Amino acid sequence: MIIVRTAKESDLDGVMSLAEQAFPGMTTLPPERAVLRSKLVNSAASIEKNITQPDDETYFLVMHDTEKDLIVGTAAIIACLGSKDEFYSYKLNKVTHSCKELDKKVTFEMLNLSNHFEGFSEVATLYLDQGYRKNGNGRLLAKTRYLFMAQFRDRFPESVMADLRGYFDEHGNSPFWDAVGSHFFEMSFADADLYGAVHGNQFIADLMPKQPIYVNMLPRSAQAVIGRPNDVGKPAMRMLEKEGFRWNGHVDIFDAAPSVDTKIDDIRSVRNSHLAELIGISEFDGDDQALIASSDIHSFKACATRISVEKGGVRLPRATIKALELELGDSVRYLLSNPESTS
Ligand SMILES: CC(C)(COP(=O)(O)OP(=O)(O)OC[C@H]1O[C@@H](n2cnc3c(N)ncnc32)[C@H](O)[C@@H]1OP(=O)(O)O)[C@@H](O)C(=O)NCCC(=O)NCCSC(=O)CCC(=O)O
Repeated sequence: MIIVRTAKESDLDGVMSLAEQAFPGMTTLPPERAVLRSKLVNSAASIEKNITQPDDETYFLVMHDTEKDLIVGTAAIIACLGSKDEFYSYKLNKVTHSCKELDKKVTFEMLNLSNHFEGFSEVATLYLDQGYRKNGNGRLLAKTRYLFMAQFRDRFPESVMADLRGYFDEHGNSPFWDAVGSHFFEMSFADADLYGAVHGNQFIADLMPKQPIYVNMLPRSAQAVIGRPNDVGKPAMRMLEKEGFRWNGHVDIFDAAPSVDTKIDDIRSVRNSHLAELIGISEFDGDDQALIASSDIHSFKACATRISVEKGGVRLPRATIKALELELGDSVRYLLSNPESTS
């Protein structure tokens, strides 16, 4: 069975081999054991924390093939950006200059360094083993985070963002990095990305130019990738858009990838998910399809399942109940694959 659950420190080997497969370009999943271990430890500690207001918590989820006992995917939620260190983006703005004497008006674009996303949650680290990119696993992995946010709503602020992977060419070069960041950091794109993932982002604050950048002064190859996701990031972008995330002109300062955002309560899977009591076992094949998650943060697990939604609660197949370690009377959060089918 394929389940998604909160990660444990003992998942480190599995997460490390996924990070090695994903490198480069997944900033929040660097192939560095110490960094990954601290992510897993922080996640477990975040779950134990009594939260009055979202702070520097992170929640790290893994996809587990329970039959093969393999970790095959990762996904994370950072509760509140900027609570530990600064979070930088560029905001693409339009500026108009006009000259009466020449009767000329020019409109051009500028990139302004911004801390706009501080105080937002971030969904990140979405990575699925190549061999498991099928059967809706990617959807389960991504959406489990929204079920988690809906279930533990007080742990998150009003808004959420996501950074896509930016464009780089077949040699791993980012035209935006080459035109902008490389002049200030004297590192390759991959090295700077890894350095940030390991040491945090203070070096960006220290070294990045503080003045706005005129887009039309950049080489055309760099202009062309502002707000352009990498081809391998298109499925992730598509899933975010379907949830209601939109691009509002913010881009990643390294590779100019689009940063998209929305309000947590407006996320489609948050809005359409329901809490219900598990009232019994369902034996029928004609039920609806759904994603289902347990409601206790200490044993949080989710999977795809058949479900029978009734007035007093829901019925689930035995295998689902076993996989999520549920008992009759437990609360579960479900998201129907076709919400129109709810009565
Ligand atoms: C992102 C995932 C996990 C998605 O898994 P799958 O590839 O199996 O997903 P999928 O079901 O095949 O596709 C998801 C949706 O994208 C559509 N889709 C697929 N390929 C597409 C393409 N080339 N262009 C446009 N849309 C495309 C599918 O039709 C489907 O939409 P329909 O449902 O409409 O049919 C995987 O691709 C992956 O691990 N990619 C490499 C790592 C990566 O780029 N991760 C994102 C980093 S950015 C990040 O982590 C922040 C974002 C985030 O956390 O959410």
